[in-house]
Amino acid sequence: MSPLGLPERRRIVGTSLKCYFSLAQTAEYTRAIASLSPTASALNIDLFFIPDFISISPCATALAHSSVQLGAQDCFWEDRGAYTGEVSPANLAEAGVKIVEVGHAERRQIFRETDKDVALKAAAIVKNGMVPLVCIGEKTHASGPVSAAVGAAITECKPQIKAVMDAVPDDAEVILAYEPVWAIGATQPANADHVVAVVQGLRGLVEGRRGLTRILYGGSAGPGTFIQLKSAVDGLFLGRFAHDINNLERVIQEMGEP
Ligand SMILES: O=C(CO)COP(=O)(O)O
Repeated sequence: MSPLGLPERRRIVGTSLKCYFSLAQTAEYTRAIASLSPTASALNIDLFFIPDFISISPCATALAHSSVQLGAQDCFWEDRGAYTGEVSPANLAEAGVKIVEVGHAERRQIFRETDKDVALKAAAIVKNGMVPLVCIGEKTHASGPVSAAVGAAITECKPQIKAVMDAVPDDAEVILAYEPVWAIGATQPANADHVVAVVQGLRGLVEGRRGLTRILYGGSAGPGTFIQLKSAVDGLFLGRFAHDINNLERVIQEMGEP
């Protein structure tokens, strides 16, 4: 808790492997990420790791003696029932998952997930004692003056955030990952001025919540990104550029700097 009685916002960094790695590659990567956990802990940084569903149980075992928080890339909103092919949030919690990602741009785009779906999932995640990592972001980068693009991005993110915040208790911990859709899978992250201004605007939307609300940036992030964004964001959500574990180590070191 901060001196004002608000939950402390520790910096946080993590990566999702999406669907990129084989099981064997994931197992090797898990060992590497576990070896970074003492550094992250010493620097007071939360480190999370989100493998594919099939790897969750072996990863839970491999990470049991580390401080790495295990994540899942999605889940269903019901715990039990006739929902063929879905993944129960209760089972994720039972497997040792602490953070569940919802609403990633790829799920919204390819699998047609709506804000309502994302909100139902976030509520189920909280109910099962885990933290929702909610991905939000605008689809296109509006042309014209910087302030217009910032305003358009905040306007597009607002209902994405509201749907979730209306569905979870006010004191629930939530992580928001601001990931402009146009910056995912790109060669470089979104322009720092844009991200800083948007995240400042998003913070205004969650001001006054009792639950810890951290905001990360994601979208082609890597070494050098946090330094440019640190006045606004609580950390980074990495994709491809964390596949080289040395990059993740560099990011952790950069985040440990004051
Ligand atoms: O979508 C992302 C993280 O969720 C970011 O992926 P990339 O860093 O590969 O663009």
